[in-house]
Amino acid sequence: MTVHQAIASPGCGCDSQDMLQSLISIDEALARIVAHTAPVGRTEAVSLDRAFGRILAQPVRSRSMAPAFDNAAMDGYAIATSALTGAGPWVLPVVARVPAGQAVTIPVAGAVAARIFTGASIPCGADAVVMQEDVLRDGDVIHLSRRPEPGLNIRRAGSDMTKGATVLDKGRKLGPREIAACAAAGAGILRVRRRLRVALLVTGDEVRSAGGAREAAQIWDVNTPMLTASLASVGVEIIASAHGVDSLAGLVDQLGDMAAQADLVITTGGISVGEEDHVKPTVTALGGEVLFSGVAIKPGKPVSVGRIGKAYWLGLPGNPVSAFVTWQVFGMALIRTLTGEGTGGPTRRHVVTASAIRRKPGRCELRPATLAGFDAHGREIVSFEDATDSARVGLLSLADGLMFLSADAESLPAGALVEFQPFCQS
Ligand SMILES: Nc1nc2c(c(=O)[nH]1)N[C@H]1C(S)=C(S)[C@@H](COP(=O)(O)OP(=O)(O)OC[C@H]3O[C@@H](n4cnc5c(N)ncnc54)[C@H](O)[C@@H]3O)O[C@H]1N2
Ligand code: MOO
Repeated sequence: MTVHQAIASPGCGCDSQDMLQSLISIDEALARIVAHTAPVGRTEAVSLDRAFGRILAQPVRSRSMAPAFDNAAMDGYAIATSALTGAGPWVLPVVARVPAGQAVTIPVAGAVAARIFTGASIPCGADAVVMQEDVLRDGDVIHLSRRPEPGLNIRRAGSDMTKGATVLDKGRKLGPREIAACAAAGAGILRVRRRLRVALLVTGDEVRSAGGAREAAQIWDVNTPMLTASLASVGVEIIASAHGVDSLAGLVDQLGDMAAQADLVITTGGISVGEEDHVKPTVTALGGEVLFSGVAIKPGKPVSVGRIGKAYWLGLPGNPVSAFVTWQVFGMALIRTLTGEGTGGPTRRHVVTASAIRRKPGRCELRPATLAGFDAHGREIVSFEDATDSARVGLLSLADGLMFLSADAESLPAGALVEFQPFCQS
């Protein structure tokens, strides 16, 4: 019989029933983001070579068929199969030479062949291309011993895209594959959403630039570099980045200025309940609206979302792991909605746990986890630390994503099915 020991409470009180009752669930928080945010309306035209990472504001339609003309899929000989009478072998004079990019004028009429190269336009009259490896070339003739099927090695006009067909829907993010589709469709100029303008305010009097001079009780700033990289990877424009002071008056000025210019202001730190935590009072002082503040998760419980004037506000906790985790779940949901890329957070999938888990129930845990191969049923396995520590940044770089452990899960066996959200790096 397995005997489970009681899980000791850390005794900080932040998981008390009273505290938990004032928190909302992840699903409720994501639903509020979806219900209260809309894509930033402005759009602009960009050339295809500058479109990487942008979000389409209009569908892309093919300007012509792709391929635009029937063409050869192999280097070989274009022939007319109907001209191959009898049982063969056949001897066909080579009457033309058709490289790619050259318009063909000489038809393949009757029992003749045209030398042809991959991508070249199929001459009139030809209905198959025989690979050069399958014929014997002898001076100006070829010897063909097997009858090819009509259509062999011919890429038909329009077989990839028909003229006017929707190649990409609006809202698609343009990565290399989408850009390839645009190029094939002849879309040289694209209408995309204006880049989201984001301002970053990292608070904390103890925080100093990473690697720079610091005194006792001061720490290096992890959140600015971490979030700058995160924002760069989602293709937004960082219009301002500053170190916030730990005072209400100072923050009112800083946050007010940022909110006047940005679509989204992200703060870190100063969001908890201590009297040094001035961010929420600042939002209130600026006449802002709080959509939610406090989610029943670990780490990242104090995460908050609201509005200050026209700008959205994402308040991330100061602890770097909490900030990263809540950025991945709620920040990405905001970015997706504001850019029009989608609604709600990034997709999750199911994976199985590499080892058993014992934990304190109460808050849904978002534990960094590492993909560690597949089990006998082909399911992905994740490995993880024994607990989530919101200050242990060193472990983050080893993880591939977040494992979602439900609020009431106290013990899970090895091989338990859990939700997993891969980290968004791009
Ligand atoms: N009495 C309570 N105290 C705390 C509670 C609570 O419910 N009751 N919640 C805890 C939880 S959970 C979290 S998370 C933190 C969040 O606090 P804040 O968002 O106000 O963050 P700070 O207090 O400003 O900082 C927390 C921690 O992170 C360090 N930090 C801050 N900024 C940076 C940075 N840019 N780079 C690296 N490290 C940073 C900071 O020094 C603190 O150690 O509140 C708990 N407290
Ligand atoms: O929610 Mo806090 O992020 O537990 O440290």
